[in-house]
Amino acid sequence: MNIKVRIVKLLMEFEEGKYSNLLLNDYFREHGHELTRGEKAFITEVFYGVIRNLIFLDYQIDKRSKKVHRRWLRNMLRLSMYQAYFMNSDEAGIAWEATELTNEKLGTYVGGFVNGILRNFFREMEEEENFLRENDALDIFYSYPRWFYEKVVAEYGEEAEEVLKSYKRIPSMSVRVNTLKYSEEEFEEFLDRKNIKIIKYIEGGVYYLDSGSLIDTPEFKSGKIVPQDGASFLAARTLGAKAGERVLDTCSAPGTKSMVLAEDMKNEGTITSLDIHNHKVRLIRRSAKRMGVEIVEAKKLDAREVAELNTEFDKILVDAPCSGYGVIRKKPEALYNKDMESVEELANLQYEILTAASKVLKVGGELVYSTCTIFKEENTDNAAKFLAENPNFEAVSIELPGNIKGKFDHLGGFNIDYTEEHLDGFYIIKFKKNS
Ligand SMILES: C[S@@+](CC[C@H](N)C(=O)[O-])C[C@H]1O[C@@H](n2cnc3c(N)ncnc32)[C@H](O)[C@@H]1O
Repeated sequence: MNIKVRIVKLLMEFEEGKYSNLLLNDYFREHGHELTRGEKAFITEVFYGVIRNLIFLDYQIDKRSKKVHRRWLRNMLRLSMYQAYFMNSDEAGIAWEATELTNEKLGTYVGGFVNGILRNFFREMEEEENFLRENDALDIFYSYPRWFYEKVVAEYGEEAEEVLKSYKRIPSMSVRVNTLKYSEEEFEEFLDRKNIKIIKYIEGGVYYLDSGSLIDTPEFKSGKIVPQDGASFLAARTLGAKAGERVLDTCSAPGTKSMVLAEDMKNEGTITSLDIHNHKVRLIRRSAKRMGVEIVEAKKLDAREVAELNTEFDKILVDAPCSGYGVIRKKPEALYNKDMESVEELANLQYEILTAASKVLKVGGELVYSTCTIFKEENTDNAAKFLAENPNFEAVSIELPGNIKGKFDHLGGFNIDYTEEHLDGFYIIKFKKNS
């Protein structure tokens, strides 16, 4: 099947509500053997590129015709425009192929229409950036919902455009070495053999690589490595879990951070890993099995009801459900399906989970609160409110490797922010219970 027709089909399935990352993983699992490495990379770039720049591309289509209602047609136009504008591919070739494919699918009349729209866009596209800038439409230029754009401008002022640009970057792939089964030396030898280069290394075993996904490799299948962002790794590592401790991970599916805790604990002690969804609890168990982790007890429970466990914990990780704006490089759809109201609802839920968790922490114990988002409501504001309402807690200083960019807030919480090129946007703060 033609590669662009494959991408159109994927985009249509995405529009039906499937998560972009799951969709692509499933697709490569089923059809990977029909594709070369280069074709997989092309599908990945164009599929994500279109989703990332959806608002800009749809604006360009609608500006030139109000008649594009068929989803196949719209997606063919979106990906053709994406290739020309963002990948600088040969315009004549793009128009020719899109026209031929449309002729075949929808007849020559529609094929001619596609040719006309694309040629019109190619002629005018150099002017688009200036036009949108002059018309106060940077939200369209960078493909952000208007409310989000205005909030970034209000919160970041002069830095706003850098923030908008940063989260539209193509993400780098990262994996963590599971030291329960493998070593960094062995992994680096594996990378050498495969001719894969390291772009960035995070102390503790996270590698950013210049390659596509490694989930097809025996190293992944046998649990020696796991796809994980450095920010997610650092949130778990900051808890400083030790062998023999009793640890709670309140919102843990699919279990990526629980597995880091288990390694820090050398597979000794207990980790109670909760999630509100049954099907997600199964993912935690599956991941623990693959990675040789024996101390995780995965349970379905609403973390706000954690008192039901009748247990006190030495350490607690509250990696709260959040709006996910720090990870939109990898999950670009998170941007389009939420609004300010959802941010406020999530902030309330996070606060309730944090408060419930704090009550089952031992005196002298430590708790890390983290989110993968960038707005203060879910981060500093929640932490400040928690400290104000719980004077028996204090924020304690956290140490992160020197090659991580970001800023501490006035409480001592760390924002891995837009200045960090590779790691996801994250907020991490650590509290200690004094009485
Ligand atoms: C940010 S994700 C957790 C990622 C996980 N810590 C990891 O590293 O793999 C948040 C999780 O919280 C779960 N969740 C949402 N509301 C919850 C609640 N009230 N209690 C427990 N878990 C909840 C979601 O199902 C989701 O899996």
